[in-house]
Amino acid sequence: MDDFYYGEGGLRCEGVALAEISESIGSPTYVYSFAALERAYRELEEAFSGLDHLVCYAVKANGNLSVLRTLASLGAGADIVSGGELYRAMKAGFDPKKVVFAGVGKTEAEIMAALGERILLFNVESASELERLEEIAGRFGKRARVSLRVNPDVDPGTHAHISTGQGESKFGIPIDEALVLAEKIGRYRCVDLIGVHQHIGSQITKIAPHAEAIEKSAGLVEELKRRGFDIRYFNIGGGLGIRYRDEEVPSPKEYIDAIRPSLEATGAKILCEMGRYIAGNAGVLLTRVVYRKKSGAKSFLVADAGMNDLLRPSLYDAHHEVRSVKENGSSSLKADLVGPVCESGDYLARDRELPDAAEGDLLALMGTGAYGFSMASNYNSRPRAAEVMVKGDRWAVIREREHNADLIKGEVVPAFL
Ligand SMILES: Cc1ncc(COP(=O)(O)O)c(C=O)c1O
Ligand SMILES: N[C@@H](CCCC[NH3+])C(=O)O
Repeated sequence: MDDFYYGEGGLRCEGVALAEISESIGSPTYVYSFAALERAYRELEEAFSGLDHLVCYAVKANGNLSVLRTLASLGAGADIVSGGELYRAMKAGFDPKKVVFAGVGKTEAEIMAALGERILLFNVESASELERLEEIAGRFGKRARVSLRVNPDVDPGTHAHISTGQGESKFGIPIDEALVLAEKIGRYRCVDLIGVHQHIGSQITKIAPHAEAIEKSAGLVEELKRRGFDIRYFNIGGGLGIRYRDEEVPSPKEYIDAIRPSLEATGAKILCEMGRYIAGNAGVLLTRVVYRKKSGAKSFLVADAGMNDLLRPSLYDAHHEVRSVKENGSSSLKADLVGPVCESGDYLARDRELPDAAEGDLLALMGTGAYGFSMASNYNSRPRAAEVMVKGDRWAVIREREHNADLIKGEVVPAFL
């Protein structure tokens, strides 16, 4: 995380001391680095050089409008999974011709909105969805461009909750069934089959599962072409892992070089939809220690951020490095960093050597730019954190901290109560 480093005033993001941000707007606060977003995107772009390609950004990783605007301005496409993400992507200025829409449960309203924007591709996940698409497109006099999302049945070697390409997964269509479905599409009037899509999971730290899946799916592209389908796009999904702790992760170049022959053999334009790789190490969560607590032999640092702000540790037992904002290499304390939420699973770091922070000290949870704020909730009626973007020595609030009034927005107490 080159854009977060110790210098004047403690831990900094680019040209700004994180303490300055927190002193001004409080905590918990997510802080994102423009330079880190740009660097990760450009690394992906360069890895694909020589191939006809489009790097799409998976909006689900971090959908803040300013993050999206940054990527849209760099030329990225967008991978969306809901009408809400389509709305965000359009507001942020993505070119609809660079938008791909995945997800097993697209509703009629979502399909209509995406057809209305003339997005590039629907990544279709079932025979029923295809039928629905044909019917809706027909009703509104539109044509739908379609990729079949296949399930290559490969173990990605990642956490079970974020594996999507194995035999029993709800995602995608088995490759043999995709061939049968393709023949059926040939008879549809409003649907054009022009792509194959796959995505086998997230935080994948080895090349081998990607390579195995891509070889299988590329085989389908070639078979469909042999059968006369005009397959112009091969979407290899996202999933490239990042270093949270000490994982050895392939660089985008190593990854693409390893699969380049399979990609080239398809003759198709290559799409990818990376979320974590682009946003993960571009963000930190600032949180203040509210209390120190000892319970028997165990020590706790109680923070003002909890599982509602950052769910990954509770949900996946995910590891995020905890740094003192004040100083590098301060003395350490074996403790749990926990939040104020009334759940015993509410922790940000468990049984770890943590900075020996005093009450009032600021900590940074590293690598929280992806699936951090985007998975936050109001559980325990906790207003969601503020978000900040840093660019050079400038910074701005890109999402205001929620207030108590936001918690009850839209709630109505009917007259009969
Ligand atoms: C269909 C699809 N595409 C892209 C992504 C982005 O994945 P990642 O953030 O691991 O790159 C996901 C999430 O796993 C996904 O479900
Ligand atoms: N939310 C997950 C990633 C899921 C990706 C969505 N398909 C995480 O935080 O790691």
